[in-house]
Amino acid sequence: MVMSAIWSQLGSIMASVMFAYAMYEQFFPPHLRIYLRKYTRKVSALIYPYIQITFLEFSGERLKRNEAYTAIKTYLSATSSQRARRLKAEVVKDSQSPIVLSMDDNEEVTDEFHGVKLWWSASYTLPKSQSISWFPTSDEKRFLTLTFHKRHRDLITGSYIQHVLEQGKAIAVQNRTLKLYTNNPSNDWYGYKRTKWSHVNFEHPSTFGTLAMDPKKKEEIIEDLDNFKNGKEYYDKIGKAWKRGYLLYGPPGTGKSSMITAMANYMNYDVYDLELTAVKENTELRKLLIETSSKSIIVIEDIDCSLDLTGQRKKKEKDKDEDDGDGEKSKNPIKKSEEEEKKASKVTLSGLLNFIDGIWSACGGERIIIFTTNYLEKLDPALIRRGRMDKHIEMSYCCYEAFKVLAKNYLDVEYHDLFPIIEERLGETNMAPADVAENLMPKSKVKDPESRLKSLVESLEEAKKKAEEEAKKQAKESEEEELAKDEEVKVKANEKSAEGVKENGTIH
Ligand SMILES: Nc1ncnc2c1ncn2[C@@H]1O[C@H](COP(=O)(O)OP(=O)(O)OP(=O)(O)O)[C@@H](O)[C@H]1O
Ligand SMILES: [Mg+2]
Repeated sequence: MVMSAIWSQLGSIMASVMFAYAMYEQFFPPHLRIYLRKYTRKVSALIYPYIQITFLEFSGERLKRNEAYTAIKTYLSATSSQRARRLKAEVVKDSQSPIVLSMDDNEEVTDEFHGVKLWWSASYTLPKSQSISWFPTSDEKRFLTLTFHKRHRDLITGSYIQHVLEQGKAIAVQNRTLKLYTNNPSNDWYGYKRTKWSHVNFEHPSTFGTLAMDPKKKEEIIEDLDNFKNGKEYYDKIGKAWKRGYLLYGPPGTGKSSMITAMANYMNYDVYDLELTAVKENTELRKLLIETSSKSIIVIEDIDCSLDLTGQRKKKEKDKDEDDGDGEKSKNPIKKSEEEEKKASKVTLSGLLNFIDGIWSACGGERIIIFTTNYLEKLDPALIRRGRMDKHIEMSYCCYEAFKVLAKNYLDVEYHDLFPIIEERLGETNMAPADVAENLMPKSKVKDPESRLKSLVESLEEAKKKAEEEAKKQAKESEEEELAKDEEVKVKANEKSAEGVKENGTIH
């Protein structure tokens, strides 16, 4: 009886409230509403001790996505959102996981910071009037609201928000997929769809774990990378731009490109594969550099083939010689091969040096520059001096330690009776890890590990035989050359003595 009376009373109260609200919405003058709202807020602030901060999804004039909103959302997705009852699943571009879960609209989660409890909620508002816009936008205005007690104001506005933003950005970096960029020819830089770099997702499985090389050397490289990653303060202290250059050199198939991908995966950096031959001038090189992001690896593969950098120096010397010989030429700077030069890339050694450690290279920071080459001796010393290419890494032929890594990766074998023979053979001949790996790959006929190891031993023996034959051939050739030279000397000596006899004869 009592219960039904309460319900009926509650019902009539609700009806009156709704009636009052409807009256207010319909008849209360809008300009007075502002005042009413202002005063109700003031009154409620006296009894309601909580502060709210709102983070809008879009801010600014051009509907730019608010970075803080994105960072907070990422932070909440990774931390407290999982505790929400209603979650929203989204496919986020450039993220590693197929879907990202975040809290649904009108849902609230709690977070704690230094023992202080706070609340995050996600909501949206719909605009009352529709407007026509050139920019197609979603009508909903989403925002996140942070609520906390007013006595923690300094802590929250000071350090908590900073903490959330930093964490959110760090998590986003962790979760993103890496990208592999390549430079477009400068003709594509302007007009519709202009871009200097094109990219694809970088999904290469090579890591330091799969890289076959001397473990000590590998450890040293990893340590060097770690020091670089955590070295911002150190670089600031010594007044050096936060970048590091690596020169990878060694014969073909020794893992230089694999090392680059391992580094990118380890550091979680994007890769910019710079094709120097598509760059026409030094200024273009600079523009490309400015457009690279931080936390990236800029790679120039086969630097000795990319440009005739050493040649340009030689050519200059040649020009100088010509100038010395012919005074008129020095007055006339127009050279015969001007047409040819126009077509070719005009990137010079000094342009490249500037690219690596000029003033522009400092902008952005946290960059690694890698050059690879098969022929170290072909490069200009200025290009590879320490400070530009800080660390020179030699990728050499397959040693026993490197073979063990390959055997583990390719065959899942830690030890086999054939290992000592392979160790011996590897010591006797030079075989690139790429060739060793090829022998360990499963083939249609040879499937079990033992046969694959046997095929490797055979290949090693064959390579040894070939090398020996080659050495013999070369020795024979050089012997013949020596003999030919001796013969020439003898003939000349005979000719001279014959001439001497003739001269003596005429005097007599
Ligand atoms: N050290 C290594 N560890 C693991 N795999 C390797 C190694 N070296 C080569 N390989 C294998 O051989 C293939 C070719 O190697 P990679 O392209 O890295 O050689 P490279 O030194 O860059 O050769 P190049 O000088 O011709 O560019 C790789 O795909 C990889 O499978
Ligand atoms: Mg390579």
